[in-house]
Amino acid sequence: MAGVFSYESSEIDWCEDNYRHSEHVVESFNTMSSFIFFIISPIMLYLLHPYAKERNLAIHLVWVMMIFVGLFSAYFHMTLSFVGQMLDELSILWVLAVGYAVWFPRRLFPSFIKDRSTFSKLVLLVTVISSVSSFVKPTANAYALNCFGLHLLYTLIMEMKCCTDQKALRLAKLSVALWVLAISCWISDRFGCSFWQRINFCYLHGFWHILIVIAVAYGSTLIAYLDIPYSLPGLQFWPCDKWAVGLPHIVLKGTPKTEKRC
Ligand SMILES: CCCCCCCC/C=C\CCCCCCCC(=O)N[C@@H](CO)[C@H](O)/C=C/CCCCCCCCCCCCC
Ligand SMILES: [Ca+2]
Ligand SMILES: [Zn+2]
Repeated sequence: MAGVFSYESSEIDWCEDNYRHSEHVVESFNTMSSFIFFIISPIMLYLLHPYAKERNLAIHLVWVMMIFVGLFSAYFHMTLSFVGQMLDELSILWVLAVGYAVWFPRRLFPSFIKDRSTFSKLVLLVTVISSVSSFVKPTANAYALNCFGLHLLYTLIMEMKCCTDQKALRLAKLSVALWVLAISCWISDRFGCSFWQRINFCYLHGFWHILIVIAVAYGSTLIAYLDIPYSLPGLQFWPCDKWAVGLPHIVLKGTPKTEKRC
């Protein structure tokens, strides 16, 4: 039993050299880069607060849980233990589940589902079953999670197809570009390690952590922008709107309306 907590008990080992900077931390850069979750998540909780107050405070769960994703990710890379791997992967699965439950477009619900509460119960059931099955073949979990990521992307592209709002389209393109860059780093670290070791640059998994958290920040603001029932929501960048760099957020302006943006 103690074996599952022990260092390097996970079957996964990322490209970064082990114990390069400390005898207590297996992968230093991957561990340090997980701290980006602790920086971005509170900022996103703050930036999304006006929208969550308007819609549903449960929306905050996504970014609260992202703090735990960062915590478990840091623990996993620090130890490369089996428990660390499972905590890292299960926390991602549950944050995806909350995202689907609160944001998945109503018109894409399966036909036998009438309301969001029934849909959320279905998501809960699928997540519990997936959590149990994740112990059957732990090495396959990360690929299964990326499939959920792909489905999310497909849903987003379908939603944007009939959208003419230029601000929303720009944000969607940026989110997808960040996701493509992030997943390229993840795949390259997984399958191209010998090349990266030859040129002594084994940090791509750490870059994945940074890029994916920013992609989720852009993606969740886009969903909020499309979802908010206001006639003229503004889209600004924090901390500097003039340069259009930083984290995007919506500014509630205009009159409340019932219809969606796109
Ligand atoms: C309509 C639904 C809305 C859903 C909202 C989105 C909720 C956030 C979802 C995922 C959070 C991503 C967390 C990143 C994990 C970092 C930890 C990590 O690196 N773990 C690895 C091991 O260290 C592990 O191998 C990673 C496995 C792959 C995880 C794939 C997650 C899917 C990400 C989907 C992101 C969509 C971005 C949207 C932009 C268009
Ligand atoms: Ca390693
Ligand atoms: Zn990681």
